[in-house]
Amino acid sequence: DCYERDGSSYRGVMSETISGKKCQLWTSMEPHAHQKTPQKFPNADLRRNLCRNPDGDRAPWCYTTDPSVRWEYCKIERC
Ligand SMILES: O=S(=O)(Nc1cnn(C2CCNCC2)c1)c1cc(Cl)ccc1F
Repeated sequence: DCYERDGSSYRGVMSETISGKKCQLWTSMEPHAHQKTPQKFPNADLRRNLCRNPDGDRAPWCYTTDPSVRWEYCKIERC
């Protein structure tokens, strides 16, 4: 599927970034410690390791499981 506007309302199940990396769980601090937790952003649907846009960026993104890449946009096209 696709995301509308900035993807802040995207609720699809993509969990892979544009470079093919898997997304880190939003509840995990490994390999990237971070501040975008489900507790702090209860309305952003930060479930499992799904691509989301909790911080008003231009598209859905996620922290990646690659220790050398903190975050990346996801492999979803804009509607
Ligand atoms: O390191 S973080 O926990 N997460 C983080 C870092 N960069 N990003 C980008 C994610 C995509 N949108 C632009 C910021 C998120 C983080 C750092 C700071 Cl200084 C502020 C908020 C925050 F959470």
